Amino acid sequence: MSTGAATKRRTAVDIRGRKGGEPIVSLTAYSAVMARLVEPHVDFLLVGDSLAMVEYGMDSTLAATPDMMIRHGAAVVSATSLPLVVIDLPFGSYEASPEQAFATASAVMAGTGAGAVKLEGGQAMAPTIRFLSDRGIPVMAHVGLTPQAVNALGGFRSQGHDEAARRRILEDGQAVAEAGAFAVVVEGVVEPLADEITAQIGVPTIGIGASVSCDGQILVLEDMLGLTPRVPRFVHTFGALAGAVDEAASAYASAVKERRFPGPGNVYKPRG
Ligand SMILES: Nc1nc(=O)c2c([nH]1)NC[C@@H]1CN(c3ccc(C(=O)N[C@@H](CCC(=O)O)C(=O)O)cc3)CN21
Ligand SMILES: CC(C)C(=O)C(=O)O
Ligand SMILES: [Mg+2]
Repeated sequence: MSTGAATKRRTAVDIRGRKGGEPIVSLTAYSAVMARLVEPHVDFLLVGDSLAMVEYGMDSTLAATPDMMIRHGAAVVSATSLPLVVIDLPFGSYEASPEQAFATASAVMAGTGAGAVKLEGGQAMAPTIRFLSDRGIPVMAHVGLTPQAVNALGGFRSQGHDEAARRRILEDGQAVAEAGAFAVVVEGVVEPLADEITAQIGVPTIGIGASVSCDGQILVLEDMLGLTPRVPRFVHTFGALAGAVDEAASAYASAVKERRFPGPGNVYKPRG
């Protein structure tokens, strides 16, 4: 146990306490190298199942597995000391029953050292959120555009365009908050609906393609850095790293071809 450290890692309880306060800052992270770079700037890091798309090149999140989440989650936890780390429960690993969810979530928590899990779904997942919360597992919920339901939603489409959908998604937010979720990701919904959920529930909302009134915001790190080739309209790119990577790779290729690399300082001379 650390003593006398100036800071300690944020917890789900800290995030829960930020309702209505200074906006909560969060990003995704899947690797040690990236998590280390961004940790000074965020309250929590999400090891998202979006890694299936961003890191594994798949066209949806559906093929992410608990083993993938545990390996990437352990890397992010070991590389960081400040933010809460939240791990997505992947498609098919929790929906069947509260007991299935507990088995997966407990394996993810034990295998990574993370402080919370996230799962997708509203009213249907409320009993599961209650079951995990009552057994010591902090749960972040995720409503609105839930990517694991891409086939049921007919694509990655913004949600809440008619009154019935707006009412259902508001009830989803209320149900997961009442079931004990410590925060709720609100993704890809019309702005007034995100405003209303934020006003109506007692735990922080974390927006992505939602509203500036949410209690916090999250983006996929590689999208925000300008590394991903195509990004949803709700993304703002705060960096242009794809160009920087291209320039560095091009400079390296030229140096190799022209035998300027390795230089005198990059080779080992015999000592004797
Ligand atoms: N790199 C990445 N960024 C994300 O934000 C993200 C993922 N991957 N994977 C998991 C989900 C999928 N998400 C997505 C993916 C695509 C759109 C998209 O293309 N939306 C269109 C149409 C919106 C509409 O018709 O309502 C857009 O133009 O924004 C949105 C969300 C958000 N999540
Ligand atoms: C976009 C965020 C909220 C997510 O669930 C993910 O990255 O998987
Ligand atoms: Mg996800």
